[in-house]
Amino acid sequence: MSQPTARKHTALPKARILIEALPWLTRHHGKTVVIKFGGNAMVDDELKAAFAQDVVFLRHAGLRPVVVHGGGPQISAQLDRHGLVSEFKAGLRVTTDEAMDVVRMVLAGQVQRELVGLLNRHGPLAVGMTGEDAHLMSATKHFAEIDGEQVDIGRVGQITEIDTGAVQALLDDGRIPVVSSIARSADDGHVYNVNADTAAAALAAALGAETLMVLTDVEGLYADWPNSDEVISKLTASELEKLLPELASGMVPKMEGCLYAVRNGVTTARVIDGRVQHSILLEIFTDEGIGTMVLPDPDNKNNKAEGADR
Ligand SMILES: Nc1ncnc2c1ncn2[C@@H]1O[C@H](COP(=O)(O)OP(=O)(O)O)[C@@H](O)[C@H]1O
Ligand SMILES: CC(=O)N[C@@H](CCC(=O)OP(=O)(O)O)C(=O)O
Repeated sequence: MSQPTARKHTALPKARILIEALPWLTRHHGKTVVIKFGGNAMVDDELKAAFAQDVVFLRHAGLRPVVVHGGGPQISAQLDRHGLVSEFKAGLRVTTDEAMDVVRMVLAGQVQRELVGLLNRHGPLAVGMTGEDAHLMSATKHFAEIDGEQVDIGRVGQITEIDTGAVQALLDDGRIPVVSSIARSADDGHVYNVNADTAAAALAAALGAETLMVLTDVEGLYADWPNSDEVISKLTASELEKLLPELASGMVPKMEGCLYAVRNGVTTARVIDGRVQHSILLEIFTDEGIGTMVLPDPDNKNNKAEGADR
């Protein structure tokens, strides 16, 4: 006779989790979420499979997820196999013509294929593309600014234009676009290596996404890195702008991207720990949230577009 009561008690926490998700499910329904999956967050097969489950969950919960992936460590490993060195200037890979072939091969032929495969274990959902496809991303050659000087870092591109047509059509068709951060220049016809954080932020803004979510290998933005591991849980665009000059390495394009996104119509940009299994679901569907959240300025004074309540 005690069986039904015991079952009731064990089922309750599960029901609570689902109920906690209800307002978030309502709020995010139909909204576009751009998720940047960093190469450093692709730690092991289990985590990658959990990432795919989360993205498919979002899609079945009525959101419109778009994945932009990185692959920095994977590119460095492949360059190494080819006897080519990896050098970074101002956080960006110095990309020779020879290295560009490797970058394209690793991002579009290896990392993107793996993610598409993992997502499609759950159904015919994911479609891979690079910025070259359907003119998704056009770029021009980018020069790094170091100590006030413009430095040539090879085939590194900055995005000049985004044509969201193909991505919107895929989303309307219920698919999950998986985008590699490579773009072609209409001027010189070359393909360029674009930092994946920058590409994700630009795409989120162009799509009018509600959320940009950046998965990386730290808990969020640390206030005083590397001296302390205190995570800044929330900050406005203006607060972030003041912090930018103090940031180092990989965090620079990430936080610049978050700033760009919230200043260009994205409601929130979040940096979360991709090493935590199901971090996407925890961030989107629970009350606590994890990581760092960047919000537009309350009065929208520096924002190009209204960011709130979209
Ligand atoms: N203030 C900061 N807070 C957190 N991480 C920081 C900070 N400044 C620099 N970093 C570094 O940035 C790294 C994340 O960037 P990156 O290595 O490019 O990751 P990803 O491959 O996910 O894009 C962290 O592992 C950390 O070493
Ligand atoms: C220009 C530039 O630096 N491009 C990056 C593109 C991949 C990337 O951004 O990957 P993560 O997000 O894993 O760092 C690179 O070549 O490493």
